[in-house]
Amino acid sequence: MLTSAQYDALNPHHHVWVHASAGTGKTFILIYRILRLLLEGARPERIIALTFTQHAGKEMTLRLHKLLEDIMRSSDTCKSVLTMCLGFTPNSDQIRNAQKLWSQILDTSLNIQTLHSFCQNFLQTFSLEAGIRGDFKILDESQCFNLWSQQQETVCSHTYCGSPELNTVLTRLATRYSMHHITLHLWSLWHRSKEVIYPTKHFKLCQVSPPNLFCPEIMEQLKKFLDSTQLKNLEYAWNHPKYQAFFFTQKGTPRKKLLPAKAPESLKRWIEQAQEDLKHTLRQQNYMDAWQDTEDFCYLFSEIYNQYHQYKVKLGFLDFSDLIYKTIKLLEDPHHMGWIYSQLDRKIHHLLIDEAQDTSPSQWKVLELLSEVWNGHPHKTLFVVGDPKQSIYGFQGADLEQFFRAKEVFKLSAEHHKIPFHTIHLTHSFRTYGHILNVINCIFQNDPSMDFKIHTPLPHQQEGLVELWPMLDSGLNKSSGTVLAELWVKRIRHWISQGIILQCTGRAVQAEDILILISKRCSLYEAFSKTLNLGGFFVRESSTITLKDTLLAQDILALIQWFLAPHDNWSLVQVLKSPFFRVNEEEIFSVFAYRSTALKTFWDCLSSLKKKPWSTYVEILWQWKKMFFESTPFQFVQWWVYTPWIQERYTSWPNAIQILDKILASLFEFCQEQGKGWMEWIELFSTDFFTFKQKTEKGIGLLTIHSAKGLQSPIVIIPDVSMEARSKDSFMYTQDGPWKLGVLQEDEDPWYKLYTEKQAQEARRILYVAMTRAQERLYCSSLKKSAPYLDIYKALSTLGVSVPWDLDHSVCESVLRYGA
Ligand SMILES: Nc1ncnc2c1ncn2[C@@H]1O[C@H](COP(=O)(O)OP(=O)(O)OP(=O)(O)O)[C@@H](O)[C@H]1O
Repeated sequence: MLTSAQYDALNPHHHVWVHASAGTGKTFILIYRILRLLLEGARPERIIALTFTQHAGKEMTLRLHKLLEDIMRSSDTCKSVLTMCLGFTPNSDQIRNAQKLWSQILDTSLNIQTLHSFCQNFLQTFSLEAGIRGDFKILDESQCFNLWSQQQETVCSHTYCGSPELNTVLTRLATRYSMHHITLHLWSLWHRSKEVIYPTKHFKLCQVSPPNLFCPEIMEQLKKFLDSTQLKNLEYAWNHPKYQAFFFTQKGTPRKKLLPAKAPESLKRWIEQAQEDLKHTLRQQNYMDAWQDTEDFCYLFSEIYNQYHQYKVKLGFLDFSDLIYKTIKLLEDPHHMGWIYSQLDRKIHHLLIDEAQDTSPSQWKVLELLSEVWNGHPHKTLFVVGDPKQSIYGFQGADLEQFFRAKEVFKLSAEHHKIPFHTIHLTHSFRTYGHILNVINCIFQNDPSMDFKIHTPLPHQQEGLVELWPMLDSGLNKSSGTVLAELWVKRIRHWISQGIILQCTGRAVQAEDILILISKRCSLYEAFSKTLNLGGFFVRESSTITLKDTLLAQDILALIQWFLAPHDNWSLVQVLKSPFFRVNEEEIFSVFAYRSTALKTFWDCLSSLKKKPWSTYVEILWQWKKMFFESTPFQFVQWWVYTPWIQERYTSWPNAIQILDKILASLFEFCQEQGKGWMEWIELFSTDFFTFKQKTEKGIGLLTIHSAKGLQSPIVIIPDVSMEARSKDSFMYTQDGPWKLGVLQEDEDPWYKLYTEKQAQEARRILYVAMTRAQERLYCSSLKKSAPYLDIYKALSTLGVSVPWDLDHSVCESVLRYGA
């Protein structure tokens, strides 16, 4: 059954903008909207659905295929699905037509994709108009980073012919930052290069007045007084760089009681005045530093960016932001607009946008330009679904203000063309049980930044449970993260051993029902990963692995290095010790024992052995070596992977299939390019260039909150509710351009205030996303008495009861529990 709001959202003749709270069926409704459009006669290839990630796109395609397949297979299912989304009982023709949809979408592919993939296809179609190579390749983020690092190294090297100003900038930055930090800050600018700053533009920040130096008379008085009182530990007071530490606390607040009570009143007043002056001076100084650092970073950034850009163009690469930026340029190009829009007009009839709250300003720009295709056309529709409360990708440029602004733009345009535009709020959660929703309502309903509507559970849904643990004793000698992880593992074991029944699944708790959510990869995350593993639990993690760090890849690299340099004894030893041959140290030494002056290398020694298994190993290695020199890199690895010797052995490696796939894919790409061989591949391979996502399906879920977006689980544990926004930014972005963070931290600065407020609001939304993943049971604890902890505490003190902590009798405090 659909709720009435869900039903309205399916109307295929209206533009619809859906604000959907978590678990209210965003994805569900998007799939049914596509079905409704297809039932209405829309051609599948003219429906474009844009998802936030490729994974979400694949998931949605699978779900839609499944729905259409179910409809095709059973007339009863078809009838009930159609009755639900049409709002009336379908006739036999309608049922027959609906059952044909399955074969129709098999013939013509559906366009469910990310905005980046859409732009990629668009630029490939109009490559001539865009002035780019039609066979351009895409650089993913890790590839961009590697390319960027190479160019940074070039620009910062002595041999680079830069301007004298570049040398001054580099010297200045090098005295203030380590190379590692310079890289991080430049990389942070790179992320925003197309959103906020345009690399060739050099920002001028407002001029600040030079700092007032500290009043010398006061220092003289102070020195005299300190001499007379012999307070030697305060001697550094007149040492200029220590002003700050002497007069201010680490947090920057003026220190109280700087002088003993017996100090003369006049000196006390001087001190107060000095603090006041110094505060002002430091503020000015901070502005100057921030200004200088920002200028320097922007200067260096543009220099590296130019190199990076030229390299990309030369090799025919585009990065993700190029896809967006070039699409905008082309859609705005007056020479080609007419032709391009006439083509798009035929191709796009219905546009659906998922997770719209995480769209960045430049992505909105693409969508707004595309919406020209609809203007004034009564049969074309726009469907946007998003939840402002779940906007947690600020670090990728997502901007919530743009979500509301874009809505107004689309609405005005629809009204102008007299096309109905409906805003729909979905608040009925199909996922989360009532008690959890009550706590969520309590915590967020009065937050003006949340655009919050009260969440309601399904009418006959169970109540569920929310539990908040007491704060841990801070005097523990183990790390508090480890202690917390051990307590949670104990608790999980208790649930599983007691066979606690879950209402939403109707069976006893299993490891797969549990999801542990941590705000970012930090020591707490590692503590949970380790403790769960030690406790014998499989852990479902989503982690990115760098290829060169895996043992299998290292062993393959050793093999290739030995082929290329047969005198390299150590590579051969590594190959023999690897799971390809499993030779142990003693056996290796026994081979070396055969060494004579005639046998120079380890390979010579090995080849001289006539006994098994050595003779077999030599034969195999000969065969591999022969093939290595007779084929291209890709052909060799493809052949080698399927040799029976390797097939029998590699399955025992963790992630073997993904690693070999990745190596093959990279070699395939490599072999496409003229003049590239093993040496170039090894060079690239030795960097962090190749990464892959580890996939595991069994066990307890341990995820960062960002990677759990869109997921749900019967039991959710949030071990540390004190959230932080996941900011990669080293700069805050103002109307005038970027400002270096870290130097400028004045609460009075309006931009800084705005920045910190935005960070705090995003942290609230991250908490919301985490809490709304739970279906039936939500468990929270915290490592510090943060504002979110107090919010949950307050909500549960009102709604729940305090019960003794049954887990560890050494802890006297009690647990707050709401629900049975
Ligand atoms: N009308 C409905 N009838 C039955 N089940 C529904 C209905 N609408 C949604 N659901 C179910 O509710 C659950 C949550 O739906 P969905 O994942 O689409 O929510 P969502 O709004 O996308 O969540 P999130 O905001 O967390 O991404 C799913 O199991 C979905 O199948």
